Amino acid sequence: MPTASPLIIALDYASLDAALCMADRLDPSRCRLKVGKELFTRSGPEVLDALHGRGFEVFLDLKFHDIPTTVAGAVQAAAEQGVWMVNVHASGGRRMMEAAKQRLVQQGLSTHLIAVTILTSMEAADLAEVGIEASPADQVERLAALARDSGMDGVVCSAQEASRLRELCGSDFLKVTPGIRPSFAAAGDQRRVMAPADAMAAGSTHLVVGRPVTQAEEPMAALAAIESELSGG
Ligand SMILES: O=C(O)c1cc(=O)[nH]c(=O)n1[C@@H]1O[C@H](COP(=O)(O)O)[C@@H](O)[C@H]1O
Repeated sequence: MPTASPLIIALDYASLDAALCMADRLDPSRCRLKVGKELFTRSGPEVLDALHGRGFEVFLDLKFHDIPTTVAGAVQAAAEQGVWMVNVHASGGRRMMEAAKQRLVQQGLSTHLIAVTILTSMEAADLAEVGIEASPADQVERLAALARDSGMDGVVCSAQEASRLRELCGSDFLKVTPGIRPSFAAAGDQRRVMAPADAMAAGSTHLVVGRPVTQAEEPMAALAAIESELSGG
């Protein structure tokens, strides 16, 4: 039975053992899990089987960004392994996103396909350095509209941009927001952050939370504290 929780816990670990150790302390009825570049590069698809076997739905966060055919193949490979969600970079452009979506449709695969807009670790000065003069908010809007028009099911964005994107793209368009910091956690390297309840009120559909849960002494207690913040407790 898939969870109704909006919480996606980021398993940012350097080994399969460490990741599974954390997964075994979490409950698949209360969160989904995200597997990112470091863990997947070390463990390969074995981690997906291990997490699926434990009853978790998995967001495979490899942020594909390449020529259209290559990305379409990578997205198909991810979806065939049964992941719940996979992502690409919206800055890869319309043809890349359309090719990825088309491949899933052709193959009858129902994995959610979303696009990263502007990373939550980036602010205006970082964009300027790579030649983008727009503000992060404007650039996120531009990329979200492009992602929607290219057939994406949603975007990864900061919760600070979620309400504007709800107006622009509607509430069914997924808004997966990292940079979530519950009242008990430090911002760390994140720049565009928001508290869980504020992020949901702003229009996030899913919240990606890493270190506030995975580095807590009691991860399930941290998750329960976030659930309580979400329910207004
Ligand atoms: O795609 C992502 O998940 C992502 C996009 C983004 O813009 N910012 C961002 O932090 N993330 C991921 O979200 C997670 C955030 O982890 P914490 O900062 O520890 O909560 C990490 O796994 C990041 O890779």
